Amino acid sequence: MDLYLGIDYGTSGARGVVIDEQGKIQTEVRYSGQKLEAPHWKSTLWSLLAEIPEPLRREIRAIAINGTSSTVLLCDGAGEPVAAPLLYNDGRGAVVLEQLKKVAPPNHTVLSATSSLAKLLWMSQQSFFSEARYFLHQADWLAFLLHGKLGISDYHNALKLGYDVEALEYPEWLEKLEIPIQLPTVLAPGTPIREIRPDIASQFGLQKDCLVCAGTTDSIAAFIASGAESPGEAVTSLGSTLVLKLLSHTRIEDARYGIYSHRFGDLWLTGGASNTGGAVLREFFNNAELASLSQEIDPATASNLDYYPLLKAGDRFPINDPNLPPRLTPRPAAPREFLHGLLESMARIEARGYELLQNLGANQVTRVYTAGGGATNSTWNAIRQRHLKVPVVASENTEAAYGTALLAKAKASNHKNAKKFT
Ligand SMILES: Nc1ncnc2c1ncn2[C@@H]1O[C@H](COP(=O)(O)OP(=O)(O)O)[C@@H](O)[C@H]1O
Ligand SMILES: O=C(CO)[C@H](O)[C@H](O)COP(=O)(O)O
Repeated sequence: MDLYLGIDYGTSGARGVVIDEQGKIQTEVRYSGQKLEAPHWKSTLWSLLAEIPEPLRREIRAIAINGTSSTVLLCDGAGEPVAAPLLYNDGRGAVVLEQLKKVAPPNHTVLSATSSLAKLLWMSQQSFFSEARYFLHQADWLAFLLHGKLGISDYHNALKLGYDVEALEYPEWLEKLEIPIQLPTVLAPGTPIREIRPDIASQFGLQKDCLVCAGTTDSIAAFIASGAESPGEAVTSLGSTLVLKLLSHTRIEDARYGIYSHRFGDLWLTGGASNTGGAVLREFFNNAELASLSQEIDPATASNLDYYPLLKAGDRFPINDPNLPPRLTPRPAAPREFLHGLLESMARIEARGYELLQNLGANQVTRVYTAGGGATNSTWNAIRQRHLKVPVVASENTEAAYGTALLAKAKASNHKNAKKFT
């Protein structure tokens, strides 16, 4: 039996899903630590592999990994990080935005404090930069641990670095920054890179010719897992953050709102990612409270509380402002009312996001699939449907790791009906 492993590094955890040729899940494994901090990325990868039952491990034909988009790091010639990675929502790049504006085209995706290029430029001005040889995304580095070749990425992860996903090359304007670093060679997501390192294969009982494939981002993996496939279909990821993806014939880029488009087959995955979302809910409620209090809320009645729920100042989409202050007052005494206000406000932000995408020329939204930890919340889904005015449905599979396993299968399998996602 040929099996395919997808690994998802999200904001708060990591999961692995093994599927067969028919896309049927054979096993799921997860890292259930408190928080997935960078020093634990490597050990988490080994734990996930070790947790897959041995007989299944022997049948894995290809592996792909997705990471949080725009989580980046510098490493030396041996692949050792030279400094702590900068996470997707790290806004330190704000100080180099003026410099970037002088070289990047107006309204380009990189013109955001959290873009990968803003982070690279900021890093290039730090003392540790002299030790660095490669710039990689989280997913690139994790895949490197498996295949051993440095300097490889995919065009989903590389979008926010400024890679031209239409021409499939780095644009000339990027060279004007003169950053002395090896930028990754960019492949189509899912492309087999190399066979797994022999020592890793023997340590985990994997096949010697198990392929490690180019990865993708966590939200695109969630889109692939959802079952959405027609223009007008969208996927909202209700994870730690709130991420919108709308499949469209038209490409849309507008850094004013943090809107950008990923290449997706012959179509475009338009969208944006907000810092609001489950991480803010987690700040006030645990999962059990979220589930029980939500049941007490009447989703047909709108809450008048108008929040902009953020953990700290700064959002990326639909308002791209690194200084945007959180708005979490007035706070009612009843936790149920407070939660209602949070869910209602996030639904308003989501609806505003889709409205902007459509106003800027994306296909009209016909249906919204939902992925991520918040997808199980039927109250929230009903509130969202009231705002979105289109059917809000559960994704076929809500695990990003499942989408990444499909990606590995699509390119590595000889299966005649293998889908091409990218
Ligand atoms: N019943 C619920 N209602 C709303 N949100 C929930 C519920 N249960 C969990 N969550 C949220 O889901 C988030 C985790 O989702 P997950 O997809 O695992 O996130 P990540 O983006 O970190 O991978 C948490 O931040 C939590 O607030
Ligand atoms: O907020 C995030 C972290 O979980 C998302 O990964 C992200 O920013 C979405 O980016 P992309 O559209 O490139 O997948």
